[in-house]
Amino acid sequence: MLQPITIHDKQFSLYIPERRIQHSVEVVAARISHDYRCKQPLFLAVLNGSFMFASDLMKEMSIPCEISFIKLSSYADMKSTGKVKEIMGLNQEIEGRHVVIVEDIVDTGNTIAGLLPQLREKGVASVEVATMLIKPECLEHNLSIKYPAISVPGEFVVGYGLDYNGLGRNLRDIYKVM
Ligand SMILES: O=P(O)(O)OC[C@H]1O[C@H](OP(=O)(O)OP(=O)(O)O)[C@H](O)[C@@H]1O
Ligand SMILES: Nc1nc2[nH]cnc2c(=O)[nH]1
Repeated sequence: MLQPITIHDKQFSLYIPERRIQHSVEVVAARISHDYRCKQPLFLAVLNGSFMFASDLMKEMSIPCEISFIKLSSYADMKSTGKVKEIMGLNQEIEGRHVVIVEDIVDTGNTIAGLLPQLREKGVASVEVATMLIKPECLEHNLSIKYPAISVPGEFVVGYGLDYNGLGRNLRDIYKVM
């Protein structure tokens, strides 16, 4: 077995290797490229965690598309505070646009459940969600996540943009807590 890695006070084992991540990104990008072929989608990537997925997803898109980055934060340490935050940094006109929210992970769904009504209020033509990871057993909202790349169980994960108290975002693979 591969050696675990240590981040702060916790050990993590390899969970999803880079090549599986890249393959899943290609599959999601192909689906979105097909579904939005006449729509010039606007990706709204939720910082910080989505930066790596957003970058790889954009590189695999085969149709004209735009991207903008927004900031929200609801997590401290390893537990959800459950609070919904307002959108910061949205300097793009989104009325009438076909928006695809880009996330690194949908866990409880609090972030997406808080974001969707705010975007609809701004008059988007449509809004869907693309996420690298989804934890179906942790979802606390009735959400339809159209473009999930990989489903994972409830354990805490790091890597590929996801952090544990600031560290681990640079890892090319995804690791789970031991
Ligand atoms: O479905 P939920 O339970 O709402 O969890 C998902 C959210 O948690 C993480 O963000 P976080 O607030 O940790 O900020 P970060 O992206 O800057 O790490 C992740 O990037 C999602 O936005
Ligand atoms: N790093 C990290 N952030 C999260 N945000 C919501 N769930 C998770 C998780 O499993 N890992």
